[in-house]
Amino acid sequence: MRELKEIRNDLNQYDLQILELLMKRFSCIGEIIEYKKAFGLPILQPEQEDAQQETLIRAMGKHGCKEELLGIFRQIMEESKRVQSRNLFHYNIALIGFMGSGKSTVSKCLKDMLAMNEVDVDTRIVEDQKMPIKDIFAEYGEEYFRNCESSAIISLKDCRQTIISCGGGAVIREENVKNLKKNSRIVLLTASPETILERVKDSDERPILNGNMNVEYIKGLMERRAGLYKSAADIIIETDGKNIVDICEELIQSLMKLESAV
Ligand SMILES: Nc1ncnc2c1ncn2[C@@H]1O[C@H](COP(=O)(O)OP(=O)(O)OP(=O)(O)O)[C@@H](O)[C@H]1O
Ligand SMILES: O=C(O)C1=C[C@@H](O)[C@@H](O)[C@H](O)C1
Ligand SMILES: [Mg+2]
Repeated sequence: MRELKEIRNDLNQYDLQILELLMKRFSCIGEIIEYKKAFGLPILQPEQEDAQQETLIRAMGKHGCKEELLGIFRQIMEESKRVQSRNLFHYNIALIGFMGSGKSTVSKCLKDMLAMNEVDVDTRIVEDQKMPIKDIFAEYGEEYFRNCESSAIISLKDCRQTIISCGGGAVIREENVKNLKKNSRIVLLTASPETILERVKDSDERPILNGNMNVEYIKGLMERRAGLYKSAADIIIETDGKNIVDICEELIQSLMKLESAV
């Protein structure tokens, strides 16, 4: 039997080799981003991830620690995505837009695709106040809710690498937009009043729409807010008839174009 010291020495050597390879792997990520940018290829290629995983599973054969090894590689992929996102975006991505434009849904998808952090401002308010938004409106009124919203946005000032999903009315107060702009690019999601109605009609969680669940009201409020949304936005993504993954990819491409134009 080998001496413990000798075996531990081997382990240390293997760790150093793994570290060296991981550092090489991370530097490939930078090269891949440059290549994708140069040839206008999509940044997110889930099919590529699946193919990589298949190759690894085949190479593992019948190894006794297959699950654990796969877990390590999943983590490597996740961290690689984080490196890629840091490379691409040195700011937060704040999503604004009318109720039902898809901010919360797109934000969660972006978080997974880019391995970034995520904060949903409405959810943060609900957690802080320990009651649903419609109860906050009913008990304390809209002004109180807007104060909670402004405080929640201020509390994000030290967030980095974060997708921020705002409430639909965040742009009403100029100070909110100013605070978001300090460390975020602002992305406006849009959809037609008909699409919005279709998406939100079965929910009673949006007090502004309760009792006003019709195209005319949505269209009117959308028009009254349109100037605020547009003037706050760095980029605009139309979402009608598009699926969430396509919206996320379009959003990433538009942000990259914006960066290369600055
Ligand atoms: N592109 C889309 N295609 C189909 N359904 C969508 C799309 N985007 C969002 N939805 C659906 O619309 C509903 C509202 O979406 P979501 O909650 O993300 O909107 P929101 O912009 O966050 O609204 P709010 O301002 O009220 O927070 C959800 O049921 C969601 O699944
Ligand atoms: O557009 C709005 O005014 C609102 C949108 C939701 O996200 C919530 O923030 C709340 O229901 C108010
Ligand atoms: Mg939302």
